[in-house]
Amino acid sequence: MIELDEKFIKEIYIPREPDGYKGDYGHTFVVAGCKGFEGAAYFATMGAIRTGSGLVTLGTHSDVLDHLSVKLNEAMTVSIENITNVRQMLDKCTSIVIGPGLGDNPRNYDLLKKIVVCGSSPLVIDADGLNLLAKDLTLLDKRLCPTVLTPHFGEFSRLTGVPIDELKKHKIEHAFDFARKNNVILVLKDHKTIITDGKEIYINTTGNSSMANGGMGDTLAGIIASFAGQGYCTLKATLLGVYLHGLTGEILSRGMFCVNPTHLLEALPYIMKKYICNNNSNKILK
Ligand SMILES: NC(=O)C1=CN([C@@H]2O[C@H](COP(=O)(O)OP(=O)(O)OC[C@H]3O[C@@H](n4cnc5c(N)ncnc54)[C@H](O)[C@@H]3O)[C@@H](O)[C@H]2O)[C@@H](O)CC1
Ligand SMILES: Nc1ncnc2c1ncn2[C@@H]1O[C@H](COP(=O)(O)OP(=O)(O)O)[C@@H](O)[C@H]1O
Repeated sequence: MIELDEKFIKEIYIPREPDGYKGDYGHTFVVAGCKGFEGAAYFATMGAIRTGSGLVTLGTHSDVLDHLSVKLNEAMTVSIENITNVRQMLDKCTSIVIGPGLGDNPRNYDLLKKIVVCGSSPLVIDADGLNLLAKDLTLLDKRLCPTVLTPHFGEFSRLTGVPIDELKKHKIEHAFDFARKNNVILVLKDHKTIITDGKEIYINTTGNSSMANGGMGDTLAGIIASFAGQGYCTLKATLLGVYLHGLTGEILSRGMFCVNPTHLLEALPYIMKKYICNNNSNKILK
C-alpha cells in the first residue's frame, strides 16, 4: 500500500517543453450535463481546462448547449444528439470523461456504449456514467481503452450491489477486487481516497471536509481526464489528479470555511505550479 505524498507526486510530473503548443497537451472530450445539471458539465470541463489540457470540447444535450457555451469561453461545444459529432470527437480526442450531470436514461446508455466500445483514448467514467454502467458491467469487456471509474460510496454500491455500510467496513478489499476483476483503475472517493488498478493500492493524503459540497467530484473527473490526455499514463494521471484536487482544497481551506468547486478551479494552476512543478507562483499563496 502506497501513501501519496508530495515527493511521490513530483516524480510523476512531466515538465513542459518551452516550444510546446496546444496540440502537444491533449484534447479532452467531456460528455456531461443536462437540464438542471449544467453545473456538473461546467465543473468537469473547467477541471480539464484549469489543469492544462491543450484543447477541451464539451459534448452535451442541445437544450443546455447554448447556455454552457456562453459560460465556457475556453472550451468548444458540440451536441451529443448528433452521432457524427461524437464519432468525430472519438477520432480526435486524447481522453474522454463521461457522466457528470449527464442524466440516467436509455439514450445516454446507448451513448455510453458507443464511447466504451468505439473509443480508444483513456476514458474516465463518473457520476451518471457509473449509474448507466451499473446496469451492465459486461460492457467493460468490449473496450479497448484504459478506463478509470471514480465512484463515491453511493455509486460504488450501485456498481457492486454491495450495501454502503459493508463497502465502508472493507473498502480497500472491495476496491481492489473490483478493479482486478474488471481491469479498471478504481478511484473510491472518500476522506482518504483509494486508488487501485487491481495490482497496487494507493491512499491519498490530501483533502478535507471543507470540500464536502456539490460538484467537487465532477471537477475531479475533468482533472483526471485532462492529465490522461496530456501524455501521462492513465494510472499516473489518476494519482496526480486525485492528489492535486485534494491538495488545492486543503490549502484553500486554511483561509476558507468551505471550499467550493469555483474556488478550487481558480486555484488549481497556482497550486500545481507551486507544489508539483517545483516552481514559484506568487499569485495566491506565499
Ligand atoms: N451543480 C451540479 O450540476 C451538480 C450535479 N451533480 C450531479 O448530480 C447527479 C447525481 O449525483 P449525486 O452524487 O448527488 O447523487 P447520487 O444519488 O449518485 O449519490 C448520493 C447518494 O450516495 C450516497 N453517498 C455518496 N457519498 C457517500 C459517502 N461518502 N458516504 C456514504 N454515502 C454516500 C448517499 O446514499 C447519497 O444519498 C450526478 O450526475 C452528478 O454529476 C452533483 O455532482 C452535484 C452538483
Ligand atoms: N471530508 C473529505 N475529505 C477529503 N476529501 C473530500 C471530503 N469530502 C469530499 N471530498 C472530496 O470531494 C469529492 C466529492 O465527490 P462527489 O461525492 O462525487 O461529489 P459530487 O457528486 O457533488 O461532484 C471527492 O473527490 C472527495 O474525495
